[in-house]
Amino acid sequence: MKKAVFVALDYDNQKDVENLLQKLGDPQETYLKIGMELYYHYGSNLVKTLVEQGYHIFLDLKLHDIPNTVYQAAKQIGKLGVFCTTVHALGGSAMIAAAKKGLVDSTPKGSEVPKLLAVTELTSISAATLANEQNCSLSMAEEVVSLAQTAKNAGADGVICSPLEVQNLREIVGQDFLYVTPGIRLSAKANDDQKRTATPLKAKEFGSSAIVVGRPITKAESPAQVYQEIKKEFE
Ligand SMILES: O=C(O)c1cc(=O)[nH]c(=O)n1[C@@H]1O[C@H](COP(=O)(O)O)[C@@H](O)[C@H]1O
Repeated sequence: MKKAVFVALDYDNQKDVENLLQKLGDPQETYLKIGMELYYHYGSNLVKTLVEQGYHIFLDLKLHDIPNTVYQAAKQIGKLGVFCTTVHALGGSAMIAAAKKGLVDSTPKGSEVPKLLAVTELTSISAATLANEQNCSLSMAEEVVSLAQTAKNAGADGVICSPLEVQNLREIVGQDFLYVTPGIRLSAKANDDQKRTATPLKAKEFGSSAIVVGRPITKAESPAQVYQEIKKEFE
């Protein structure tokens, strides 16, 4: 997988999406993430439109349900031509395997099966929240490794984690797995709701396979300029 910068299109309307895309350049070279906000409004039509325009689409719906429900949902996603999609690793190995099977079963012959990424611990979760609210006795690093191992054994192609965990994951879970990292911030002053963050350069040094960037680009005064700077720093 190319060391891509996925722009998280966390907008509530298509006009804002179109305005941004006009500034980002060649669709074939552009990686976009569509999450719940846009998907719940525009559904799969917007996904299909952007795929047809040549964009690489990361459809982030974070499936988390019983295996049969996730299998059926993944079968719908497999038809869309997206580049990758997500489930929550906490759903367990049977659910992750069901998602993978759904994607494989529904992807048209000759097309590439979307990569399945399992979300480990959200980058908005701190070590204190992991301990106090999830009552997890493992450290953040150990918990993320454990979820990543489950995901890999169940057939996922990679995980979503914070850049801070990637070095350790590469050593323990392996190099032959994708480590896609949100929680990217250009300065520690603007963390918003993110708790485990790093700059694009640090993410690159830690070994992230790809990064996901939303507000640092979408809320910038010159989104296209910030996007190009992040790309240069990471790729
Ligand atoms: O699955 C994700 O993409 C995701 C997982 C995670 O642990 N943390 C996380 O921030 N994300 C997504 O990555 C994007 C980050 O957005 P910003 O914080 O605005 O850069 C959002 O669309 C989140 O939904």
